[in-house]
Amino acid sequence: MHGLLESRDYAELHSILNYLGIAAFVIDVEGDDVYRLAAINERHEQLTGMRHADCAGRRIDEILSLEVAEQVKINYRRCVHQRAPIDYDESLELPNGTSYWRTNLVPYIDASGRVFRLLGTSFEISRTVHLEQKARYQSSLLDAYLEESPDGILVVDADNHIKNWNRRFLEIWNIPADVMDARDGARALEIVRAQLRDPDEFVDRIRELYQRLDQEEKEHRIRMRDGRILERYSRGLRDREGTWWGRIWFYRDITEQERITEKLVQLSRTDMLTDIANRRAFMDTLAEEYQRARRYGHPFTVLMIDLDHFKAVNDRYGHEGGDAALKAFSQTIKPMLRHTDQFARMGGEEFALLLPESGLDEAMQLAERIGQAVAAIEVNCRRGSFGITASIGVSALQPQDADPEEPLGRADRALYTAKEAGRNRVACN
Ligand SMILES: Nc1nc2c(ncn2[C@@H]2O[C@H](COP(=O)(O)OP(=O)(O)OP(=O)(O)O)[C@@H](O)[C@H]2O)c(=O)[nH]1
Repeated sequence: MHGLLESRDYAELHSILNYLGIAAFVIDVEGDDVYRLAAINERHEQLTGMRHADCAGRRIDEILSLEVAEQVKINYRRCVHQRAPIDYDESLELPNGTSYWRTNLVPYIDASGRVFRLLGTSFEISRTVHLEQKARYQSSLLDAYLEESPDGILVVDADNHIKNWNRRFLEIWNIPADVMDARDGARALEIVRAQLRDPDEFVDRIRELYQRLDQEEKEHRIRMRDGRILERYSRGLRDREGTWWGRIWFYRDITEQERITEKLVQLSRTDMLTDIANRRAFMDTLAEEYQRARRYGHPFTVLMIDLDHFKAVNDRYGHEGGDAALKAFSQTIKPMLRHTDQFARMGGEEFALLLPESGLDEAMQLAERIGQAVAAIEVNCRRGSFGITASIGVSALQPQDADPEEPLGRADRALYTAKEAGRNRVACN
């Protein structure tokens, strides 16, 4: 059998090439611009859809589109001029998408030194190219996410070395960019520690998470010395094959959100007119105090206070006069109380007072003083000035009480008794 170099028989070349496991083709060089396809093997036929029988002996320009022919001829010419093997990547538009190839061209040189033939072998690199494209896409996605994220983001590798971070991370933690550029984790942690209310807790927690990449963290609160509150989310980075690559940390400044939430909670528990607690806040505190009193065997008392003849006040001085009376009443009582007492407007002209750690005697004394203080109030409004009085019912927690409603109910009944007895007085039950 002739060697590949010598054979001029396209059929023979075809059968020799078929022994090769990869796509192969032979080009006869007839001039700087004239390249004739001598043979392609079966693998090449399968991959390109071209057929040796149709193409063998024909010029490249006749087989390929003008554009593709010019493209391949650039590489052929390069190989001929260099008189040495060359590699190049090319893409092919096939019915099921673009495929990518790495081709190796080997020149065959005759005795006079002229390149008369090229042997090309190609293997597909579509998978590699697609992976590269995917990696580029994912990296651009990550860059965009890092840059635009409202969260401060830090990524560390499995050895806890700094890998990525974003601008927001530097802003939140006041870390100079050069510290991160130098990947100086120790210095960065020092800067972070100095800003924390509880640096030891912070460091213990991140050490624990560094050791346990499988642990996730959600909504972990971090309090800063300057009053800011951060929320941290963190999780290990694991690929689909199960390899752990490190950990990603998200830091979110929730100071403003917390402030608004706190304000809303406070509003939902405050009576707008008198600016004292409302029924909901009172009932919550009463339930808490009931549990505490039960656990530690401590006493508490409840007072129900109702302004007398309030309908008459409204009728005579209008709603504005009534409101002024409610405000004056609240303002008068508030300074008479301890910090731990809960004073609330239960609705209308009805108020409640919870006195933790107080027995009945103490509560009765306070109730009497409240009654006197109310009777001394002079309410001023546009329609004139007037005085008010209040009736008060008092009750202490009893050992047999099964829930916090019981002393409250008794205080309410005592209030009814005080009203029945002529108002402007205190009764207990
Ligand atoms: N101005 C004003 N009046 C209110 C408010 N809430 C309830 N009231 C009025 O308070 C009055 C309560 O009247 P009643 O429950 O009949 O009791 P009272 O007139 O105080 O009589 P006694 O409690 O029996 O002494 C009603 O006229 C209500 O309209 C409020 O927020 N502002």
